[in-house]
Amino acid sequence: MKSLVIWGCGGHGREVLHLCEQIGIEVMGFLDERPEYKGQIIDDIPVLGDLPDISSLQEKVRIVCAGVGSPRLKKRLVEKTKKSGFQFAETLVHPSVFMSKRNRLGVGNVICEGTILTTNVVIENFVIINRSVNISHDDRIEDYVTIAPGVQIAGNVTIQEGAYIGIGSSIREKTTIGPWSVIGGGSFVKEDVPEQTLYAGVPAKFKKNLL
Ligand SMILES: CC(=O)SCCNC(=O)CCNC(=O)[C@H](O)C(C)(C)COP(=O)(O)OP(=O)(O)OC[C@H]1O[C@@H](n2cnc3c(N)ncnc32)[C@H](O)[C@@H]1OP(=O)(O)O
Repeated sequence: MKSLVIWGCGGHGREVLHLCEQIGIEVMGFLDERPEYKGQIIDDIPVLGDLPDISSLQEKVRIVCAGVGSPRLKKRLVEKTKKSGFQFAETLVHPSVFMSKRNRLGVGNVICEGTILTTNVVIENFVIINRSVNISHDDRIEDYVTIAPGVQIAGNVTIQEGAYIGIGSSIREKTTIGPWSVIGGGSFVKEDVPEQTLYAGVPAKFKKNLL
């Protein structure tokens, strides 16, 4: 596999670096749009700057866009990376992840330590599944979704594009979380969540529109 460059030198980007170290993939550096970070060494690797700063590396590296947790920022970075002609990294899976051969994974996902995906699960593209998440049979996780640590998802759940599932939440079977919605940490979702809304609490209730 080619060397990787990770978008974002914040906490999640550094956790993705740690994941790469554990699976033995070389990381050449971080990308970050904030100019004040360019040239810094963070967790032993350089912040290389923005995409134009690494144009000479286009044939040598692949880019990890799921180094930032925000689904909207992730989508913007994916579009920018695609436009620049760089190639995306394959999905990165920690060796401790338990997964059936009947699951389907797209490109550019990051799946962290201790996560379980049982059977007939579909993970589309540029999804982050953080540590110790349980994903059950027939779940579908669409593009750009971010799932925080410790989330429990029952069977036949669909999480639509760009949704963010907060830390330690649980999602009841046969429910759908609408596109670009947010579930507050520690919630129990027992009914469908419409698009671009914040639901939170036990049981999770409508809190506000995110339009
Ligand atoms: C390795 C890592 O660190 S990964 C990162 C893990 N972190 C997370 O998963 C973060 C989860 N974040 C949350 O739960 C946050 O509270 C958010 C994102 C939902 C807050 O979003 P905001 O837009 O700031 O919401 P805001 O604070 O305005 O709250 C709106 C309402 O929802 C309520 N609310 C917000 N979060 C929660 C929650 N988790 N549970 C219950 N109610 C909540 C607020 O009390 C408020 O209620 P009110 O209108 O009755 O007063």
